[in-house]
Amino acid sequence: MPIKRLDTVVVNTGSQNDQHSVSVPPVYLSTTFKVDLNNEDAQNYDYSRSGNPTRSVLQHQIGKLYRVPQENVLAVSSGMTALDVILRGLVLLNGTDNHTPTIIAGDDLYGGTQRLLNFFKQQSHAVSVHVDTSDFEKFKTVFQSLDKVDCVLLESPTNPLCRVVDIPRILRFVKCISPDTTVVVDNTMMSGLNCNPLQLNPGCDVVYESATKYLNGHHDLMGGVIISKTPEIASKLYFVINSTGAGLSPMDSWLLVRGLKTLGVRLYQQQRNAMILAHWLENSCGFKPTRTNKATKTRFVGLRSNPDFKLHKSFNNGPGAVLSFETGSFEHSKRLVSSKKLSIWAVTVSFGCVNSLLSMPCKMSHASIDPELRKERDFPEDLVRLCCGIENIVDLKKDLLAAMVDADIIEVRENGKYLFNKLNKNLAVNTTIDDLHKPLSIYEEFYNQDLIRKDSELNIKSSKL
Ligand SMILES: Cc1ncc(COP(=O)(O)O)c(C=O)c1O
Ligand SMILES: N[C@@H](CCSC[C@H](N)C(=O)O)C(=O)O
Repeated sequence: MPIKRLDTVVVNTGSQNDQHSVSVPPVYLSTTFKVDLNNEDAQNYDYSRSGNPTRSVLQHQIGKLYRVPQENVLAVSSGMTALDVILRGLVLLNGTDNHTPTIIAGDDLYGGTQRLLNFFKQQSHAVSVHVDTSDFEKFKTVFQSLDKVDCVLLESPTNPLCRVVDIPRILRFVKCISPDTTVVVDNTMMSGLNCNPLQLNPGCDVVYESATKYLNGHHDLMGGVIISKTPEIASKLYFVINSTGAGLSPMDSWLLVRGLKTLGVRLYQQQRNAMILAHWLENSCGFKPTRTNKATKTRFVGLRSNPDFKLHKSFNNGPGAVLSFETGSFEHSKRLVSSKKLSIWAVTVSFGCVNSLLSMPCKMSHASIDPELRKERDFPEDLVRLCCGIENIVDLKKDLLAAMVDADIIEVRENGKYLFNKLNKNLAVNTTIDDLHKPLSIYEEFYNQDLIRKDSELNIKSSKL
């Protein structure tokens, strides 16, 4: 049978072996399952903390997305729970009297990830060393300076600065000199549709995603998925989940199976919107460095002007839908995000939703990072993050433009012919409000790639639901 594309397999939930031949898998809310002591081997479930049929359907679907058997997939109650389970199950146990578990992680991290790593550090369970993982030479130097590295935690593009980490190169380096180091990838910014770090050569050991974002896409559940390279790794993680009760609830599992079905179309439209917006912000709104003002910038991996455009494209199938830009002024960014003219862009944290979201990371998603640490890391406090949804791009642009005018950042001249960036003293022709073709042709290039890579090298076992 020909291998099906990823956006097809997530739609199809297969035959449910159900007495009524249902088209949609049911929700099994039961916490207990009757036990037959004469036939214990046939018993798949006894208690929902340990396993639940609806959670199994979800794990099967995620297995198809990452091209691994269902046994390698675990669904948990949030993205942060996923990281917690991974660190407890694979890293913290390595501590001895003579060794403190050591993690290398990036220096542009989601605030909650930083907070969890700090927590483990305070508990003396593990130390985290932070380095700009998008700079391979810096990463290599730090790695080689440490006695033993238990875990490398990678994320690309980074949230919210959109820096590209050369995951394939780091994997080649780490697995060559230290095969026992566990390499974990937080794939939330890309989702399994855009990137599969398990299939790189060599692949990583574990991938996790906050399913709260793209996988579900509707901001009506919290969830996390953990996908392991081998069933042995998965079984260590399962032990933690069963011991602590971190597994995803049946109702949320069911909602996530449903949300996942539209991942392909949602992501396609969200990325298209992000591509167009990023070009418009850079070229028509003047959010790019000028000779006199270097403080403004549009950050997006789908921009050709991004020096890592090619690198990102070399191991991802799309640019994602998160972009950020610096206005050059904290006060003006705050005015923009507080503008009452915003009627489509919702000022909320998170991303990956069908609705478009606008935020100021230093005040919102990344507020849990100590301001001193943000300063040390040159975190731009004026950064505005845009997480594109599926709305019509013309409406999205108009809504944002109204707020930028209200915030005194942009002045519309000659009846919309020119947009003048007042902070950057940059006058640009407003060419792209209706002209969608240029960015789209670049966007299509991403999608000319085959979404399925190296499938022939994988041993995809058929797994039971
Ligand atoms: C990149 C990234 N990883 C992990 C998480 C944590 O996921 P959750 O909120 O589902 O716990 C988030 C955001 O919350 C995130 O942005
Ligand atoms: N108050 C929350 C903030 C969640 S941020 C969610 C998401 N990862 C994002 O980047 O927007 C917290 O304390 O974690």
